[in-house]
Amino acid sequence: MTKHSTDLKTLLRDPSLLETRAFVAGEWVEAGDGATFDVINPARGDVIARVADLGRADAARAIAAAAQAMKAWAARTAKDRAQVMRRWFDLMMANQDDLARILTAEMGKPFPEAKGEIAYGASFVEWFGEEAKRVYGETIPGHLPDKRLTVIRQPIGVVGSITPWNFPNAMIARKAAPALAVGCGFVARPAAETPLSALAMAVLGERAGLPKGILSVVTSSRSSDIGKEFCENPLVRKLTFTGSTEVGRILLRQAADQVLKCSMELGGNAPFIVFDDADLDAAVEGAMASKFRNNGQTCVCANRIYVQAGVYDAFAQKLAAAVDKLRVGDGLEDGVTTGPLINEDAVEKVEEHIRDVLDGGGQVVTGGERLDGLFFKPTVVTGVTDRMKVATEETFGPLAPLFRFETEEEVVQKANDTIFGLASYFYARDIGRITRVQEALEYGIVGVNTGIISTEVAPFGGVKQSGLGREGSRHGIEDYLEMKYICLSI
Ligand SMILES: NC(=O)C1=CN([C@@H]2O[C@H](COP(=O)(O)OP(=O)(O)OC[C@H]3O[C@@H](n4cnc5c(N)ncnc54)[C@H](OP(=O)(O)O)[C@@H]3O)[C@@H](O)[C@H]2O)C=CC1
Ligand SMILES: O=C(O)[C@H](O)CS(=O)(=O)O
Repeated sequence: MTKHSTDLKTLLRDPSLLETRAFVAGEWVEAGDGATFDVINPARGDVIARVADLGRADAARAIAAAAQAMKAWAARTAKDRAQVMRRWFDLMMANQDDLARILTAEMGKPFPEAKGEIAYGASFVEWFGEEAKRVYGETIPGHLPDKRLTVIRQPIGVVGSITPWNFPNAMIARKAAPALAVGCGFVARPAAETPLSALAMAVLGERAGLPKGILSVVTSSRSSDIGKEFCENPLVRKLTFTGSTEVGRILLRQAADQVLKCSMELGGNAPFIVFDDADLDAAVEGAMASKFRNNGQTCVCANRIYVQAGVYDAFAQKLAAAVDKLRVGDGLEDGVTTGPLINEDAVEKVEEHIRDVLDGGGQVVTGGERLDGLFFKPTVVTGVTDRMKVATEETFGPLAPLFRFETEEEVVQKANDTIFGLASYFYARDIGRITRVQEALEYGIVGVNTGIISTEVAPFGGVKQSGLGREGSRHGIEDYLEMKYICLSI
């Protein structure tokens, strides 16, 4: 891997998008004590920016400003807000390359994949700008002659948002877009690993005409402090989080004291099932897309690959051949398909899962070793059993573990035997089997003969301990609205 420092500003057409100050109450600010934290390029290990390191008082100021700004913003028509959202979408797409370079530099995913994320994030801004114009109410036939009943829906209030490093643009856009479109104030706290994408989004949001104070980006290395402010500040009416189930539990416990409404997009442990009547080449393509997208660092990545006995060896061979074509490297370089992992812990988790498979009698078919820095060779292992860690833990890395199974009943039981329930996938061609399995899988999302399910038009979310609520689609706007029943006596 070429090791040289990342002079990010020289890579940007518009260097003003590389903002390192926080965006609080409509102002670009440093931390009061001048504190900053480093943003590291995981591909090169160099510091690409030093970003303002804010605390709870700054978050409180952002929340107060959002509550104040909401009064006028919510009073504007949905059509008017939609025009601002449309300008924001247009600016994100016009600056797609720069936003993608910033994203690749701070998170590591290859530039083409980062461009895809920018378009994915922007699609939520476009979608919810339009959806806000369709937030309809109801009239209900009165229960008494002198009663006229109506139901209206209003913005829930100030939203606190905590998002992870793996989709530094799209995870914020998927929350900010519905919230802002319906008239809410929004305070974002991005992961400390990847704050630059959020700040660049705020630069463009300001240019698009988002009113002063309605959107803040509170950059901080002290995630738990900001989370506590979101959970304890009475001006916050909604907490939205994407990240691990472990942190989701912490936030839900904290939110309970105020009975704070929460949306939770949490961890997964996606089964990917290949039946013996599957189109094997299509199944390999789907497994590559689902497993190795974002270097395996998504909550919907295939985490357990179950292959029916009759096609197990053929599938393993085809998958290994496809994996060997992946090119690991610096995401800012052309032709790279697979970037670094986000940090040392992530690399050690992949190594731990591989070691555990080998200790249990499994075999490495390809890969299996760490490369330099945070790079890891994409890996396929066989002989994997339910007793191994990878059966119950989210690897969040480029490891494809192949489990062998005999019958449909067996694999559905194994696929559902987890506390998670976010995404699942299977490949088959028999329509009876497809109907039975898609209905039997206990997941919020089922991909049938496809490994990629993510789109702004469909409801994204999990059951069991993978989360609460849905993001995207016409359903995704509901979490940012409150329903009011009006009983008029005439
Ligand atoms: N469902 C999903 O989409 C995702 C799932 N994951 C899962 O989580 C695992 C760990 O990844 P990681 O990024 O560390 O995910 P975390 O859940 O640890 O972090 C997600 C976000 O929450 C913040 N955070 C962490 N602890 C607290 C807290 N006590 N109060 C408030 N905010 C907090 C983090 O900030 P900071 O990083 O600055 O501490 C980050 O912004 C992954 O291996 C994967 O299994 C991770 C990302 C996305
Ligand atoms: O958090 C994630 O991993 C994302 O939600 C996955 S997706 O929406 O980009 O598929």
